[in-house]
Amino acid sequence: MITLTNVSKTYGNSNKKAVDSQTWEIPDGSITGFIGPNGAGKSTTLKMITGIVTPDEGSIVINGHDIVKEPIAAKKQFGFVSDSPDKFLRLKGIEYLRFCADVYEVPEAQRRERIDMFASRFGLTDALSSRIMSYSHGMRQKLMVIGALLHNPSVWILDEPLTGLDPGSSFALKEMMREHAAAGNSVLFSTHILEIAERLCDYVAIINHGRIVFRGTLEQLRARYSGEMSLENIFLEMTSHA
Ligand SMILES: Nc1ncnc2c1ncn2[C@@H]1O[C@H](COP(=O)(O)OP(=O)(O)OP(=O)(O)O)[C@@H](O)[C@H]1O
Repeated sequence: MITLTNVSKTYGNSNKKAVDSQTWEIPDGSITGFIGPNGAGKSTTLKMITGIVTPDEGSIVINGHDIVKEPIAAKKQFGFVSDSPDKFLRLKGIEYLRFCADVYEVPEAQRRERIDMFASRFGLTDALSSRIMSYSHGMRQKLMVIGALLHNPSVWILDEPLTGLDPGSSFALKEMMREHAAAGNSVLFSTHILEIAERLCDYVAIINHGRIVFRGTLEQLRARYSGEMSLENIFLEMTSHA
């Protein structure tokens, strides 16, 4: 469970808040989709939740641990996949995964079992002995997902995780997200693809100009609008106003 209370962030000398007084939560046992226009503040919010960027105001608590006051305890709670998978390019895939397992102190037997399971589900087993620089974007993305989930964190935080994945891998990751939430854990992911949010999420949070303009179920969202409006039209309506 993640709880944000009155969280704000302004970058440098900007006179505009990138994130503005956000108070909302990501509950256990569910998938929350985070959607909003370009520059709305999604990545900044995710970077604050994961301790990469420090909020100017407010607090973020992950499974009872404040990310600013107890960063190590809070960081042990989650796995984070950033929107850029182009990292550690000189390492072989298996070396990167062993590095992640070492950082998170995953015991030898468990790391082997999890690497084998994830690599098999993503069709990445044969590529693990090659250098990451030889991987396609989608292969790098899948490797980053495996590295983030190796320590079996209860909270998954994924910044546009499905971008660049082929249909089989996209299906596998969505299935894993559903399984993880069904086991009582929380999954938060950002996406620009409304159909994915519509099919996959228990809750959606819509952000515009740094503020959460809606957070609830799709049924609650639709109930606000009359007729048979598509999620796309609702989204456009909600984010076309400042
Ligand atoms: N490092 C930074 N320095 C200064 N301004 C930044 C920085 N990162 C983001 N911003 C600004 O903060 C605002 C929110 O950006 P952010 O990247 O959080 O949006 P986003 O919703 O993730 O966008 P996108 O959908 O395009 O990825 C934008 O106005 C952006 O220009």
